[in-house]
Amino acid sequence: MKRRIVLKIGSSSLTDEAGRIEPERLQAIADAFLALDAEVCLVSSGAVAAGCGLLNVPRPRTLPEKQALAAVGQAALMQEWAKVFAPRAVAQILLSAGDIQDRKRFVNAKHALEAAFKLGVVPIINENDTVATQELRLGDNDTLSAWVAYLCEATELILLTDVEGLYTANPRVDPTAQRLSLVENVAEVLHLAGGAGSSRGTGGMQTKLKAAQIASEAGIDTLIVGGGGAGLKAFFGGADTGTRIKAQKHTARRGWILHQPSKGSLYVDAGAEKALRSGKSLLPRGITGLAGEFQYGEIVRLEGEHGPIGQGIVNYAAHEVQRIFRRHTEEIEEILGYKDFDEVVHRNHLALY
Ligand SMILES: Nc1ncnc2c1ncn2[C@@H]1O[C@H](COP(=O)(O)OP(=O)(O)O)[C@@H](O)[C@H]1O
Ligand SMILES: N[C@@H](CCC(=O)OP(=O)(O)O)C(=O)O
Repeated sequence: MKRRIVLKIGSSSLTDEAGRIEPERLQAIADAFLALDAEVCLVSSGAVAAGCGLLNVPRPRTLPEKQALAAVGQAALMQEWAKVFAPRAVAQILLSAGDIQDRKRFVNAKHALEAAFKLGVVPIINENDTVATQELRLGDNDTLSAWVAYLCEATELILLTDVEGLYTANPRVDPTAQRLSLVENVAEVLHLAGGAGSSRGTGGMQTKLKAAQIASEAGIDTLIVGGGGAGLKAFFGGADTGTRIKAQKHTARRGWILHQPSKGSLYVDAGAEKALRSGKSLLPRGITGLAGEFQYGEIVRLEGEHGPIGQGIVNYAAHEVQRIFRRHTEEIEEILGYKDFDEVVHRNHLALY
Protein backbone atom coordinates (compact mmCIF):
# COMPACT_ATOMS: atom_id res chain seq x y z
CA MET A 1 0.00 0.00 0.00
CA LYS A 2 1.29 3.46 -0.88
CA ARG A 3 2.16 5.77 1.98
CA ARG A 4 -0.63 8.34 2.38
CA ILE A 5 0.27 11.26 4.61
CA VAL A 6 -2.03 13.87 6.07
CA LEU A 7 0.13 16.84 6.99
CA LYS A 8 -1.35 19.54 9.19
CA ILE A 9 0.54 22.81 9.17
CA GLY A 10 -0.06 25.34 11.93
CA SER A 11 -0.29 29.07 11.26
CA SER A 12 2.96 29.54 13.20
CA SER A 13 4.80 27.39 10.62
CA LEU A 14 3.56 29.44 7.63
CA THR A 15 3.64 33.07 8.69
CA ASP A 16 5.97 35.60 10.26
CA GLU A 17 5.33 37.33 13.57
CA ALA A 18 3.05 39.86 11.88
CA GLY A 19 1.02 37.04 10.34
CA ARG A 20 2.27 37.52 6.78
CA ILE A 21 2.64 34.31 4.75
CA GLU A 22 6.29 33.53 4.15
CA PRO A 23 6.43 31.83 0.71
CA GLU A 24 9.85 30.27 1.40
CA ARG A 25 8.34 28.35 4.33
CA LEU A 26 5.65 26.90 2.05
CA GLN A 27 8.29 26.11 -0.58
CA ALA A 28 10.40 24.18 1.94
CA ILE A 29 7.36 22.13 2.95
CA ALA A 30 6.45 21.32 -0.66
CA ASP A 31 10.11 20.44 -1.37
CA ALA A 32 10.14 17.96 1.50
CA PHE A 33 7.56 15.91 -0.44
CA LEU A 34 9.23 16.04 -3.83
CA ALA A 35 11.63 13.20 -3.14
CA LEU A 36 9.06 11.17 -1.27
CA ASP A 37 7.02 8.41 -2.90
CA ALA A 38 3.80 9.20 -1.06
CA GLU A 39 0.37 10.68 -1.52
CA VAL A 40 -0.08 13.81 0.50
CA CYS A 41 -3.03 15.78 1.72
CA LEU A 42 -2.45 19.06 3.53
CA VAL A 43 -4.58 20.54 6.25
CA SER A 44 -3.35 24.10 6.12
CA SER A 45 -4.10 26.68 8.77
CA GLY A 46 -3.13 30.27 8.21
CA ALA A 47 -6.20 31.83 6.58
CA VAL A 48 -6.98 34.13 9.49
CA ALA A 49 -3.31 34.95 10.11
CA ALA A 50 -2.79 35.67 6.40
CA GLY A 51 -5.91 37.87 6.33
CA CYS A 52 -4.54 39.89 9.25
CA GLY A 53 -1.15 40.17 7.56
CA LEU A 54 -2.65 41.31 4.25
CA LEU A 55 -4.90 43.96 5.79
CA ASN A 56 -2.42 44.84 8.50
CA VAL A 57 -4.95 44.41 11.30
CA PRO A 58 -4.59 42.66 14.69
CA ARG A 59 -5.88 39.15 15.34
CA PRO A 60 -9.70 39.16 15.37
CA ARG A 61 -11.61 38.80 18.60
CA THR A 62 -15.15 38.22 17.33
CA LEU A 63 -16.41 35.40 15.11
CA PRO A 64 -17.68 37.71 12.29
CA GLU A 65 -14.24 39.39 12.10
CA LYS A 66 -12.60 36.00 12.01
CA GLN A 67 -14.98 34.85 9.26
CA ALA A 68 -14.19 37.87 7.09
CA LEU A 69 -10.44 37.68 7.68
CA ALA A 70 -10.43 33.95 6.88
CA ALA A 71 -12.17 34.75 3.58
CA VAL A 72 -9.48 37.31 2.74
CA GLY A 73 -6.59 35.10 3.80
CA GLN A 74 -7.80 31.77 2.38
CA ALA A 75 -7.56 32.94 -1.21
CA ALA A 76 -4.03 34.27 -0.69
CA LEU A 77 -3.02 31.08 1.10
CA MET A 78 -4.23 28.87 -1.77
CA GLN A 79 -2.42 30.97 -4.34
CA GLU A 80 0.83 30.48 -2.48
CA TRP A 81 0.30 26.71 -2.14
CA ALA A 82 -0.51 26.47 -5.86
CA LYS A 83 2.78 28.23 -6.68
CA VAL A 84 4.99 26.02 -4.55
CA PHE A 85 3.45 22.70 -5.64
CA ALA A 86 3.47 23.61 -9.37
CA PRO A 87 3.40 21.83 -11.78
CA ARG A 88 1.29 19.59 -9.53
CA ALA A 89 -2.21 21.01 -9.17
CA VAL A 90 -3.74 21.68 -5.78
CA ALA A 91 -7.40 21.29 -4.79
CA GLN A 92 -9.02 23.48 -2.17
CA ILE A 93 -11.44 21.61 0.11
CA LEU A 94 -13.19 23.58 2.86
CA LEU A 95 -14.94 21.43 5.45
CA SER A 96 -17.40 22.27 8.20
CA ALA A 97 -18.11 20.38 11.42
CA GLY A 98 -21.34 19.08 9.86
CA ASP A 99 -19.34 17.36 7.11
CA ILE A 100 -17.68 15.27 9.80
CA GLN A 101 -20.67 14.67 12.05
CA ASP A 102 -23.23 13.66 9.43
CA ARG A 103 -22.46 10.21 8.09
CA LYS A 104 -23.77 10.97 4.58
CA ARG A 105 -21.75 14.16 4.27
CA PHE A 106 -18.75 12.37 5.75
CA VAL A 107 -18.92 9.70 3.05
CA ASN A 108 -19.45 12.40 0.44
CA ALA A 109 -16.26 14.22 1.53
CA LYS A 110 -14.44 10.88 1.53
CA HIS A 111 -15.38 10.29 -2.12
CA ALA A 112 -14.25 13.80 -3.09
CA LEU A 113 -10.87 13.19 -1.46
CA GLU A 114 -10.42 9.81 -3.09
CA ALA A 115 -11.21 11.36 -6.47
CA ALA A 116 -8.64 14.11 -5.83
CA PHE A 117 -5.97 11.51 -5.05
CA LYS A 118 -6.84 9.63 -8.24
CA LEU A 119 -6.35 12.83 -10.23
CA GLY A 120 -2.89 13.15 -8.71
CA VAL A 121 -3.59 16.56 -7.20
CA VAL A 122 -2.70 17.72 -3.69
CA PRO A 123 -5.85 18.30 -1.62
CA ILE A 124 -5.46 21.32 0.65
CA ILE A 125 -8.03 21.42 3.39
CA ASN A 126 -9.08 24.05 5.89
CA GLU A 127 -12.13 24.53 8.06
CA ASN A 128 -14.77 26.59 6.25
CA ASP A 129 -14.28 29.40 8.77
CA THR A 130 -16.34 31.90 6.80
CA VAL A 131 -19.59 30.00 7.30
CA ALA A 132 -18.77 28.28 10.59
CA THR A 133 -21.04 29.29 13.47
CA GLN A 134 -20.09 29.31 17.13
CA GLU A 135 -22.17 26.20 17.82
CA LEU A 136 -21.11 24.28 14.76
CA ARG A 137 -17.40 24.56 14.27
CA LEU A 138 -14.44 22.41 15.02
CA GLY A 139 -12.46 25.56 15.82
CA ASP A 140 -9.01 24.08 15.43
CA ASN A 141 -7.27 22.37 12.57
CA ASP A 142 -5.55 19.76 14.73
CA THR A 143 -8.93 18.11 15.31
CA LEU A 144 -9.92 18.63 11.69
CA SER A 145 -6.71 16.96 10.49
CA ALA A 146 -7.40 13.87 12.59
CA TRP A 147 -10.80 13.50 10.98
CA VAL A 148 -9.26 14.05 7.56
CA ALA A 149 -6.68 11.34 8.29
CA TYR A 150 -9.55 9.03 9.09
CA LEU A 151 -11.55 10.17 6.04
CA CYS A 152 -8.80 9.35 3.62
CA GLU A 153 -7.47 6.30 5.47
CA ALA A 154 -4.05 7.86 5.90
CA THR A 155 -1.09 5.77 6.90
CA GLU A 156 0.11 8.59 9.18
CA LEU A 157 -0.88 12.01 10.46
CA ILE A 158 1.87 14.60 10.80
CA LEU A 159 1.27 17.75 12.84
CA LEU A 160 3.89 20.31 11.81
CA THR A 161 4.28 22.96 14.46
CA ASP A 162 6.71 25.44 16.02
CA VAL A 163 8.02 23.09 18.70
CA GLU A 164 10.08 19.91 18.21
CA GLY A 165 7.43 17.57 19.60
CA LEU A 166 5.59 16.80 22.81
CA TYR A 167 7.58 17.74 25.90
CA THR A 168 7.08 16.77 29.53
CA ALA A 169 5.86 20.38 30.02
CA ASN A 170 5.44 23.42 27.77
CA PRO A 171 9.10 24.16 26.87
CA ARG A 172 8.32 27.87 26.50
CA VAL A 173 7.48 27.95 30.18
CA ASP A 174 9.68 25.20 31.62
CA PRO A 175 13.27 25.12 30.26
CA THR A 176 13.93 21.73 31.90
CA ALA A 177 11.14 20.07 29.85
CA GLN A 178 12.22 16.96 27.90
CA ARG A 179 10.97 15.79 24.51
CA LEU A 180 9.19 12.42 24.38
CA SER A 181 10.08 10.53 21.22
CA LEU A 182 7.51 7.74 21.57
CA VAL A 183 4.12 7.62 23.24
CA GLU A 184 2.42 4.22 23.34
CA ASN A 185 -0.84 5.40 24.85
CA VAL A 186 -1.96 8.97 24.28
CA ALA A 187 -4.36 8.86 27.26
CA GLU A 188 -1.34 8.70 29.57
CA VAL A 189 0.20 11.99 28.35
CA LEU A 190 -2.87 14.21 28.05
CA HIS A 191 -1.99 15.98 31.30
CA LEU A 192 1.35 17.22 29.86
CA ALA A 193 -0.30 19.44 27.26
CA GLY A 194 -0.52 23.19 27.59
CA GLY A 195 -2.13 25.82 25.37
CA ALA A 196 -0.95 27.71 22.28
CA GLY A 197 2.62 28.94 22.04
CA SER A 198 2.06 32.10 20.03
CA SER A 199 -0.70 34.57 19.29
CA ARG A 200 -1.09 32.90 15.89
CA GLY A 201 -1.60 29.33 17.17
CA THR A 202 -4.90 27.80 18.30
CA GLY A 203 -5.12 25.16 20.98
CA GLY A 204 -1.43 24.35 21.51
CA MET A 205 -0.57 20.79 22.53
CA GLN A 206 -4.02 20.19 23.98
CA THR A 207 -5.69 20.08 20.58
CA LYS A 208 -2.75 18.14 19.12
CA LEU A 209 -3.16 15.39 21.68
CA LYS A 210 -6.92 15.40 21.16
CA ALA A 211 -6.22 14.93 17.46
CA ALA A 212 -3.75 12.13 18.25
CA GLN A 213 -6.46 10.46 20.30
CA ILE A 214 -8.91 10.48 17.40
CA ALA A 215 -6.25 9.27 14.94
CA SER A 216 -5.07 6.62 17.38
CA GLU A 217 -8.61 5.24 17.72
CA ALA A 218 -8.78 5.15 13.94
CA GLY A 219 -5.61 3.04 13.83
CA ILE A 220 -3.34 5.87 12.60
CA ASP A 221 0.00 6.97 14.17
CA THR A 222 0.41 10.71 14.81
CA LEU A 223 3.77 12.46 14.50
CA ILE A 224 4.32 15.87 16.06
CA VAL A 225 7.21 17.47 14.20
CA GLY A 226 8.84 20.91 14.35
CA GLY A 227 11.27 22.88 12.21
CA GLY A 228 9.21 23.54 9.07
CA GLY A 229 10.24 21.97 5.75
CA ALA A 230 13.76 21.20 7.01
CA GLY A 231 12.28 19.44 10.04
CA LEU A 232 10.04 17.40 7.77
CA LYS A 233 12.97 16.40 5.53
CA ALA A 234 14.96 15.29 8.57
CA PHE A 235 11.98 13.29 9.78
CA PHE A 236 11.49 11.61 6.37
CA GLY A 237 15.23 10.89 6.34
CA GLY A 238 14.87 8.87 9.55
CA ALA A 239 16.30 11.38 12.06
CA ASP A 240 15.32 10.98 15.71
CA THR A 241 13.06 13.97 15.77
CA GLY A 242 9.54 14.80 16.91
CA THR A 243 7.13 12.64 18.87
CA ARG A 244 5.42 9.53 17.55
CA ILE A 245 2.08 8.72 19.16
CA LYS A 246 1.13 5.15 18.46
CA ALA A 247 -2.24 4.02 17.15
CA GLN A 248 -4.53 1.74 19.09
CA LYS A 249 -5.35 -1.48 17.34
CA HIS A 250 -8.99 -0.69 16.67
CA THR A 251 -10.82 -0.29 13.41
CA ALA A 252 -11.28 3.18 11.96
CA ARG A 253 -15.04 2.89 11.98
CA ARG A 254 -15.10 2.23 15.70
CA GLY A 255 -13.23 5.48 16.34
CA TRP A 256 -15.68 7.42 14.23
CA ILE A 257 -18.72 6.03 16.02
CA LEU A 258 -17.28 6.61 19.48
CA HIS A 259 -16.37 10.24 18.82
CA GLN A 260 -19.61 11.47 17.31
CA PRO A 261 -21.96 13.46 19.53
CA SER A 262 -24.96 11.25 20.32
CA LYS A 263 -28.54 12.28 19.58
CA GLY A 264 -30.08 10.18 22.33
CA SER A 265 -29.73 7.11 24.51
CA LEU A 266 -30.95 3.56 24.56
CA TYR A 267 -31.09 1.83 27.94
CA VAL A 268 -30.40 -1.90 27.79
CA ASP A 269 -30.84 -4.72 30.28
CA ALA A 270 -28.08 -6.97 31.60
CA GLY A 271 -28.84 -9.74 29.10
CA ALA A 272 -28.58 -7.34 26.17
CA GLU A 273 -25.33 -5.87 27.51
CA LYS A 274 -23.87 -9.37 27.74
CA ALA A 275 -24.98 -10.11 24.16
CA LEU A 276 -23.43 -6.84 22.90
CA ARG A 277 -20.17 -7.59 24.66
CA SER A 278 -20.03 -10.98 22.99
CA GLY A 279 -20.35 -9.36 19.54
CA LYS A 280 -24.11 -9.53 18.94
CA SER A 281 -26.53 -6.86 17.69
CA LEU A 282 -29.03 -4.95 19.81
CA LEU A 283 -32.59 -6.25 19.39
CA PRO A 284 -35.72 -4.42 20.62
CA ARG A 285 -36.30 -7.03 23.32
CA GLY A 286 -33.22 -5.96 25.33
CA ILE A 287 -34.07 -2.25 25.34
CA THR A 288 -35.66 -1.04 28.57
CA GLY A 289 -36.08 2.64 27.67
CA LEU A 290 -34.88 5.54 25.56
CA ALA A 291 -34.18 9.26 25.67
CA GLY A 292 -33.69 11.96 23.02
CA GLU A 293 -35.03 12.65 19.55
CA PHE A 294 -32.91 10.60 17.16
CA GLN A 295 -33.59 9.66 13.54
CA TYR A 296 -32.63 6.58 11.53
CA GLY A 297 -28.86 6.57 10.90
CA GLU A 298 -27.95 8.78 13.84
CA ILE A 299 -25.67 8.01 16.75
CA VAL A 300 -27.08 6.92 20.08
CA ARG A 301 -25.43 6.17 23.38
CA LEU A 302 -25.97 2.74 24.87
CA GLU A 303 -26.51 2.77 28.61
CA GLY A 304 -26.19 -0.44 30.61
CA GLU A 305 -27.49 -0.99 34.12
CA HIS A 306 -24.16 0.20 35.52
CA GLY A 307 -23.37 3.08 33.16
CA PRO A 308 -22.49 3.89 29.53
CA ILE A 309 -21.26 0.96 27.47
CA GLY A 310 -20.71 2.49 24.03
CA GLN A 311 -22.34 4.13 21.00
CA GLY A 312 -23.97 2.88 17.82
CA ILE A 313 -25.78 3.92 14.65
CA VAL A 314 -29.48 3.32 15.13
CA ASN A 315 -31.75 1.64 12.54
CA TYR A 316 -35.01 3.10 13.84
CA ALA A 317 -36.04 6.62 14.85
CA ALA A 318 -36.90 7.38 18.49
CA HIS A 319 -40.66 7.38 17.80
CA GLU A 320 -40.34 3.89 16.30
CA VAL A 321 -38.17 2.52 19.12
CA GLN A 322 -40.74 3.96 21.52
CA ARG A 323 -43.27 1.51 20.06
CA ILE A 324 -41.10 -1.59 19.70
CA PHE A 325 -38.81 -1.64 22.71
CA ARG A 326 -39.18 -4.65 25.01
CA ARG A 327 -40.95 -6.50 22.16
CA HIS A 328 -39.81 -9.53 20.15
CA THR A 329 -38.26 -9.01 16.73
CA GLU A 330 -41.14 -10.95 15.12
CA GLU A 331 -43.57 -8.31 16.43
CA ILE A 332 -41.87 -5.31 14.76
CA GLU A 333 -43.81 -5.61 11.50
CA GLU A 334 -47.12 -6.04 13.21
CA ILE A 335 -46.55 -2.98 15.42
CA LEU A 336 -45.02 -0.57 12.88
CA GLY A 337 -46.64 -1.94 9.73
CA TYR A 338 -43.19 -2.57 8.25
CA LYS A 339 -39.86 -4.03 9.30
CA ASP A 340 -36.72 -2.64 7.67
CA PHE A 341 -34.35 -4.28 10.14
CA ASP A 342 -34.39 -6.98 12.83
CA GLU A 343 -31.80 -5.09 14.87
CA VAL A 344 -32.18 -1.67 16.45
CA VAL A 345 -28.38 -1.33 16.31
CA HIS A 346 -26.47 -3.78 14.12
CA ARG A 347 -23.23 -5.19 15.52
CA ASN A 348 -21.28 -3.74 12.57
CA HIS A 349 -22.46 -0.27 13.60
CA LEU A 350 -21.60 -0.61 17.24
CA ALA A 351 -18.57 0.55 19.24
CA LEU A 352 -18.18 -0.39 22.89
CA TYR A 353 -15.86 1.30 25.39
N1 LIG B 1 3.83 19.75 26.70
C1 LIG B 1 4.08 20.55 25.65
N2 LIG B 1 5.06 20.20 24.77
C2 LIG B 1 5.32 20.98 23.69
N3 LIG B 1 4.68 22.15 23.42
C3 LIG B 1 3.69 22.55 24.25
C4 LIG B 1 3.34 21.77 25.41
N4 LIG B 1 2.33 22.40 26.03
C5 LIG B 1 2.02 23.50 25.31
N5 LIG B 1 2.84 23.62 24.24
C6 LIG B 1 2.78 24.72 23.26
O1 LIG B 1 2.15 24.29 22.05
C7 LIG B 1 2.62 25.17 21.01
C8 LIG B 1 2.25 24.64 19.62
O2 LIG B 1 0.85 24.77 19.37
P1 LIG B 1 0.20 26.06 18.65
O3 LIG B 1 0.74 27.31 19.27
O4 LIG B 1 -1.26 25.86 18.67
O5 LIG B 1 0.81 26.01 17.19
P2 LIG B 1 0.25 25.58 15.74
O6 LIG B 1 -0.02 26.86 15.04
O7 LIG B 1 1.39 24.83 15.13
O8 LIG B 1 -0.96 24.70 15.93
C9 LIG B 1 4.09 25.26 21.30
O9 LIG B 1 4.66 26.41 20.75
C10 LIG B 1 4.16 25.23 22.85
O10 LIG B 1 4.31 26.51 23.39
N1 LIG C 1 -8.82 27.61 10.26
C1 LIG C 1 -7.93 28.56 10.90
C2 LIG C 1 -6.83 27.88 11.71
C3 LIG C 1 -7.27 27.25 13.00
C4 LIG C 1 -6.09 26.57 13.71
O1 LIG C 1 -6.21 25.45 14.25
O2 LIG C 1 -4.90 27.25 13.71
P1 LIG C 1 -3.48 26.59 14.11
O3 LIG C 1 -3.42 26.32 15.60
O4 LIG C 1 -2.48 27.62 13.71
O5 LIG C 1 -3.30 25.31 13.35
C5 LIG C 1 -7.22 29.42 9.83
O6 LIG C 1 -7.03 28.97 8.70
O7 LIG C 1 -6.82 30.53 10.17
